[in-house]
Amino acid sequence: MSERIVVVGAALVDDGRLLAARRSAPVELAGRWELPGGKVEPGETADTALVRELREELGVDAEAGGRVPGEWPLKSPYVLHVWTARLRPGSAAPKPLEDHDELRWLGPDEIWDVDWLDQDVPAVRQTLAHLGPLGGPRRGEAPGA
Ligand SMILES: Nc1nc2c([nH]c(=O)n2[C@H]2C[C@H](O)[C@@H](COP(=O)(O)OP(=O)(O)OP(=O)(O)O)O2)c(=O)[nH]1
Repeated sequence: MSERIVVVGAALVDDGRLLAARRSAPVELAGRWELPGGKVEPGETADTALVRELREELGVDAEAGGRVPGEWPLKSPYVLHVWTARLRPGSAAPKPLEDHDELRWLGPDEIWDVDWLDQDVPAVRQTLAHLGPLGGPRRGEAPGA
């Protein structure tokens, strides 16, 4: 049976907006948008991998929240898992340091304005369903209500 390797993608939410990152490589993925993240290394937990990848790729100090239920197949042997994440207080703003050439914070009405990788579309859809209105309480609804 072939081994599968988990790629963790971050649903990094700040101020009610979701961060999308445009890949600069490899050529077959360049120009398409994804959730920043990367491969979980052997012996590493998914949340540790996520924090490491966000530091390397974006230069931010982030913390993982919880996993979005689901798993999406990528090019074999990779599968995509998504975790919610947020910036820790005092974190730098994200910059496209590695693997990406542009970043966008997408508000609720802008989520589908970018050309997500095909395989990310169901993952982003599920992430939005999981988060509700981008991580915050519904308008007019008390937190925790
Ligand atoms: N990070 C990330 N990778 C994705 C997504 N969707 C998708 O197909 N991929 C693919 C692109 C890559 O083939 C693979 C993850 O590669 P990566 O380049 O982000 O991971 P990495 O930083 O650990 O890679 P490496 O350069 O160290 O080998 O998964 C996504 O939403 N986020």
